[in-house]
Amino acid sequence: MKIIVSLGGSVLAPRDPDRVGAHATVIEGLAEEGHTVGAVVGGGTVAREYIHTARELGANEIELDQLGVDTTRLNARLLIAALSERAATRPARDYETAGAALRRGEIAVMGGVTPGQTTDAVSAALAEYVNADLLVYATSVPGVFDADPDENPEAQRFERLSAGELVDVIADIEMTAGSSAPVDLLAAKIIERSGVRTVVLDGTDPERVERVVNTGEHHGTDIVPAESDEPTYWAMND
Ligand SMILES: Nc1ncnc2c1ncn2[C@@H]1O[C@H](COP(=O)(O)OP(=O)(O)OP(=O)(O)O)[C@@H](O)[C@H]1O
Ligand SMILES: O=c1ccn([C@@H]2O[C@H](COP(=O)(O)O)[C@@H](O)[C@H]2O)c(=O)[nH]1
Repeated sequence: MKIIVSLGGSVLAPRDPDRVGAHATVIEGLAEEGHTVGAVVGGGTVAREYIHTARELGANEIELDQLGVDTTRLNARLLIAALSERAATRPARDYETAGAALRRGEIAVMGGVTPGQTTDAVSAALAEYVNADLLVYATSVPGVFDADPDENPEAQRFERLSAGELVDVIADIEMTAGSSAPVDLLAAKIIERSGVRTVVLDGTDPERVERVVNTGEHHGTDIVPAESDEPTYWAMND
């Protein structure tokens, strides 16, 4: 199977070598089992700290996004440091380079690419570019909710959502540099057009990523193609 894993920066936890190592072990294990694996790493708290400071200093949103991109690439280098020689030696800066690495049987690693988006969109675009079978968003919350679960304890998780419905759920989330969303708007639109099978889950425990790849089981949110006749319904929090 061809898999793209989107690892949120807060999930990678760059200040915790054990956590970075655990994510690398899972990604490498999947590659050893014969899967083709690409990883896209987010900026997390470190990116937000830089963005916050630079905003105070008067930087504009594009400059802030560039800071974010640089931080995601630093985090991507951390993941590469924890991976074996099977991984490409540096974060790919474009989809062709990442795709070529995957064709050579390497684990491709990316961070951000360009201002105005997040690594969620990079992950969706890479998944579309390489015709991935599965796109996993390993994020800091257990899926997509009907409201921000960090703000609203009554928020309910969607067990299944069409890509179009996902666009509606996240449409009102601000898109300033460093903003938080389970999946960003551009990513949702790319998922909608590509129809790639997508799962959003709590990736703080890397074994959840392994489980969804190997068994299909997860407690997150399935993003299904718009034309699916699968029922879409609400699920209570586990
Ligand atoms: N409807 C929603 N459903 C789920 N999470 C939401 C929703 N709206 C806002 N959020 C916020 O999105 C956050 C998850 O995205 P966030 O970008 O912070 O983390 P990430 O995916 O781990 O990436 P990174 O840490 O690299 O930015 C949650 O902490 C939550 O507060
Ligand atoms: O392609 C990209 C990727 C990221 N950014 C900026 O970096 C931050 C942090 O990235 P996350 O994926 O949210 O962790 C993001 O908010 C953007 O400001 C970008 O501009 N382009």
